[in-house]
Amino acid sequence: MDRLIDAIEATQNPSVVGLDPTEALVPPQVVAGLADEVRDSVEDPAEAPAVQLASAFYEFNRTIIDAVAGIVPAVKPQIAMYEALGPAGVDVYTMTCDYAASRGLYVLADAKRGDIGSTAAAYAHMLTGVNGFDPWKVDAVTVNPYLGTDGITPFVDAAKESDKDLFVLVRTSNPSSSELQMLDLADGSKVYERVADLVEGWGADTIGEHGYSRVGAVVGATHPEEGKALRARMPHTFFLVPGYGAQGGTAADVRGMFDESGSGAIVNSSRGIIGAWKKDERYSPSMSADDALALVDETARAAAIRMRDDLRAVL
Ligand SMILES: O=c1ccn([C@@H]2O[C@H](COP(=O)(O)O)[C@@H](O)[C@H]2O)c(=O)[nH]1
Repeated sequence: MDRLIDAIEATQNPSVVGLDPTEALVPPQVVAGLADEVRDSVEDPAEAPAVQLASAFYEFNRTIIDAVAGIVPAVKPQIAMYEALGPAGVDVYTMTCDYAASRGLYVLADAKRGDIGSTAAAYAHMLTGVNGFDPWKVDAVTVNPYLGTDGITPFVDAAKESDKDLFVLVRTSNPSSSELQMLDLADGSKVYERVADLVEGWGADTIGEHGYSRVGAVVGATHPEEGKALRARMPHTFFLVPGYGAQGGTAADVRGMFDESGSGAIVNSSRGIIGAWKKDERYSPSMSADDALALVDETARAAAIRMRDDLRAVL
C-alpha cells in the first residue's frame, strides 16, 4: 500500500476515478465514428458491434486518463463493463490498465474475485502474471471474502510476491448490503465486523512504511457510521471507499473513514467523473466526436478537481 499512499501524498488527493464505461456513458458520436474502421478490420461481421463499442471505450478511457492524470493518484477500471463485450472488451481492459500505468497512475482492478483456494490461485495471477508475462499490469485487485481464508491466501501471497495490494469487500455500498453483512453473530458482533477482523489479520505480516498492510478493505461511503467504527477497528487496513457521488455519498460521509492524519482511505467516483459531460449544457448530439471528447476531457477534469477539493475541505 506504500506506493498508493505515496501517490496520494504526491497529488494531495485521496480519490480514485472509476473507469466504468457503458454505451450510455460514451458520447454516441465517438462510437459511430469508429464504424467504418471496425467494419474493415473484423473477420466476422457479427463481432463488429462489440469491437466497435470496445474501441470507443478505449478512446473514451484515454481521454479520461489524460484529463485526470496528475490530479488523481489512481484509477479503478471495473472489469464487468469490459468482460460484457467478450475478448475485445478484455483486450481494451488490459490496454486501459497499461495506458493508465504509463501515465503514472496506480491501477486498481475492480474484479471482485473469490473462489476455492486452487481457483483463487489462478485468479491471483492478475497480480503476478504467468511465467514472467504480466498481461494485466494492475497494482491491486478487489476480492470477495465469502469463501474465507483459503480463498484469500493466494491473493495475499501473490501481493507479497509482486509488491502489490488487494482490497477485500467488508461493508459494501449497495442498498441490499445489510441482508448479510449486518446479520448478528453469536458473540454479539455483526458479520461485516467479523470480516473486518479477518481482513486485519490477513494483512498483519505485510504492514508497510506508512503503517498500512497490503490487504485493504472496501467500505461504502453510504455507511458513514459503520465506516468510522471500522476505521478504529482496523488500524492497519487501508480503505477503498466507493459510493461517493452517484450513490449519494458525500465528503462529510467519508470523513470518519480517514485516520487522524488524513490518511487511511481513498474514495472512488466513477459515473460522477466519467459521466460529467452528460450534465453539461454545451453537449449537443450534433457535435463532432472530437468536440464531444474535448468536452469529456474538460468536464471530467473539472469533476475530479471538485471532488479533490471537497475531500480536502473535510480532512
Ligand atoms: O461496495 C461497493 C464495491 C464496489 N463498488 C464499485 O465502485 C464503482 C462505483 O461506481 P459509481 O458510478 O461511482 O457509483 C462501481 O464500479 C462499483 O462496482 C461499489 O459501488 N460499491
